Amino acid sequence: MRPQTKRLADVIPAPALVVPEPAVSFTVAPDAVAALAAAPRADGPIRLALTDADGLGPEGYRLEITATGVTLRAAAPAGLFWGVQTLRQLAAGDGVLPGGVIEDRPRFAYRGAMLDLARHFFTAAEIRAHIDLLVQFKINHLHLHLTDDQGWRLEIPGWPRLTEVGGGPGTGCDGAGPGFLTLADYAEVVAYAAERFVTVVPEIDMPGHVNAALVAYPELTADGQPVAPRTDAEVGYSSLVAGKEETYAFVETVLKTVADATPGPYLHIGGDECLSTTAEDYRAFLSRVLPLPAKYGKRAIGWHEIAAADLPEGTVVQYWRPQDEGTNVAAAVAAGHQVIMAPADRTYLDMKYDETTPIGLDWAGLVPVRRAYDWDPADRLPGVPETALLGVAAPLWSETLRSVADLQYLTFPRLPAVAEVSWTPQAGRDWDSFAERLAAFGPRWDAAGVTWFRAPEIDWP
Ligand SMILES: CC1=[NH+][C@H]2[C@@H](O1)O[C@H](CO)[C@@H](O)[C@@H]2O
Repeated sequence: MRPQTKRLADVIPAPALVVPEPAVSFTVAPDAVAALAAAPRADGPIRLALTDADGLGPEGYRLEITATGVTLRAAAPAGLFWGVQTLRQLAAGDGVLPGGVIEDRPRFAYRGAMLDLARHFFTAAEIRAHIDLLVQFKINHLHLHLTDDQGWRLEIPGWPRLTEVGGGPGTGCDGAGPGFLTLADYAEVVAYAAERFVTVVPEIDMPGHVNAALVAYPELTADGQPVAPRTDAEVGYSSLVAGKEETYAFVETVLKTVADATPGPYLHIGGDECLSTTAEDYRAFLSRVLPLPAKYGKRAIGWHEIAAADLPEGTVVQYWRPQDEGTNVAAAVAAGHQVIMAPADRTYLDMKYDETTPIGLDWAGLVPVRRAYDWDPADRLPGVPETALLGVAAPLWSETLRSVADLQYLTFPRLPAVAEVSWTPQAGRDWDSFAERLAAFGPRWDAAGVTWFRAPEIDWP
């Protein structure tokens, strides 16, 4: 049964503390809240103010709505921005803001969405539009999977043939444009994200998932012979050569280029599914490469297989594969490393919703909205408690995507579920409440022209 009147608690992700005022509300002009994002004000009916942190932390905020106006306070601009996202949701439709106080702050610092640009390329404009949708749910990291077997999607000066690979009828890019991000495009995306308090996390996947680089530069292969381009969805057949010095000259140039173009603190070096790399070569490669992000001022992130190697201080391990109980991950935690939780059977947005989903994969099982919601990241892996978690991420791999509509269809309404897992304290989470609040977003996505899946477990208007 959907609520008949708008409630202060009708927000996703659910705020940490909500104190409603009975029968008090304040109505704003339809565009008043959206205008705030462009021009925060310290006066007028909706007042934004930076104040000394009173326990809200770097992203928290205090929102007070009375019959005469709105006051939004935060210790930092990011908190004001997240508070404005809450206001936007509360004002949706009729502009009526239910009276009361919200005090809110995130459970985890890293609330991520990943977009695979390698299997299907999305342009800078399409990425920017996606960021606009992600921030409404307080997602603050966008992980861009820039390279893989099928294509290399970021310009690297001095290595021009990298971005000539990919495309074709399979899982390559089939859109207009060059099919990769120039460094100018990348800078534009990074700047747009930063203005919205989103940190871009670039990934150069190595030593596996590198067929596109080997096609472009045969000198990187073991025998120096060319390899054939691949646009199928197989994994695990390619590898950089740990014993060749050309490998490390290439890798360092790439990582320096990406680090210099990235204001955020992270550089993701992949490390997943290196089925064609011996365990010895894998560790030897990582021992040379994992220190490079720090050399260029960044923290390394890698998929959780990297925990088999010696990890430099500050390296973050991203857990993804449900079949691995993550033994090495617990050891990495014991050695002081942090973890990003992205278990495919909960957070992979490329998993089908159900048997009828026309796109997506199902190797980690079907992931309906409730399965993306009903889990606790701190209770997923033995030896990986809350204190070890940097946060949560929702990867979207694009083997089966052909358009922005496909991207949005798999993202909404599951991303809001992962966003609430990332933001809201476990004690404040409840499926029935989430399902009821989520229903209000169907008409909003329709009005915004967003393609979304009408998940049957939600009582949509
Ligand atoms: C970290 C990781 N590596 C694999 C795995 O996730 O599954 C994805 C599809 O779900 C696939 O695209 C990716 O290459």
